[in-house]
Amino acid sequence: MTRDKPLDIKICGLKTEEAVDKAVSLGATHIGFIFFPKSPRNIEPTDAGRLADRVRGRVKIVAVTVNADNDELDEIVDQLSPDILQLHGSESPERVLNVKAVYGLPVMKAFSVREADDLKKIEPYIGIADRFLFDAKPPAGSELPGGNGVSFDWTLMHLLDDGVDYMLSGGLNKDNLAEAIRLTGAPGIDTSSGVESAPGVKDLGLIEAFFEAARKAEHETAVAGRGK
Ligand SMILES: O=C(O)c1ccccc1N[C@@H]1O[C@H](COP(=O)(O)O)[C@@H](O)[C@H]1O
Repeated sequence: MTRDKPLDIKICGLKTEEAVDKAVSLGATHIGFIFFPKSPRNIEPTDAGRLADRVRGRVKIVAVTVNADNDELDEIVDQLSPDILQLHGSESPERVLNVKAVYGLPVMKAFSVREADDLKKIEPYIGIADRFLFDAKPPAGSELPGGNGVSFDWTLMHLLDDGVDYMLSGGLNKDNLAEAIRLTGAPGIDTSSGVESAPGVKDLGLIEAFFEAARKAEHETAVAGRGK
């Protein structure tokens, strides 16, 4: 498999200057802030805006929301000025269109995957969402639609049509990343709990190890592609 673009790497659920600086210095292409009160990664829009200002222009700033209404989005967009809105709830295609029209920002629409049919759910969003994000279904009893540290069967991604742009997420960490990239050839990867020492607590060493694993896997897929 060859890669025509460098791998996009998103580190999500950031709450501290140290973690933002570490992710960006290691070459994150995207950083994400979570606006979901039940999450241990939840952050106030003003705090996210202050953190984003440290690195604005060097990395894409992603606001992660879950079925947010326009009042919520107004505040997030005012305070954070994100580059991308990640809609991680059950937002309909009509709602995605409406959000894009109101805010004039690209939307990355998240889908949870367990089986092949889950991938078909993107069909009504094709040409509407700018990018997709595939995460695992939350475990029973979880209050979080994402950030659960759970993976899905990556071989399912072979069922996706070529040309669908997406980020792979769900339980990615330094130990499983190479296999995930090898099996999917994902154009982008996203992690949140996989670089934490406790829920909501980013670990700078784990962030570093995640990037090391990503660079190694990227190199290996490039070498494998050249051999074909
Ligand atoms: O991280 C959260 O707490 C969260 C809360 C609500 C919606 C999305 C959330 N995170 C997203 O979940 C995926 C996977 O996370 P993980 O690596 O399995 O912990 C990632 O896309 C985050 O953006």
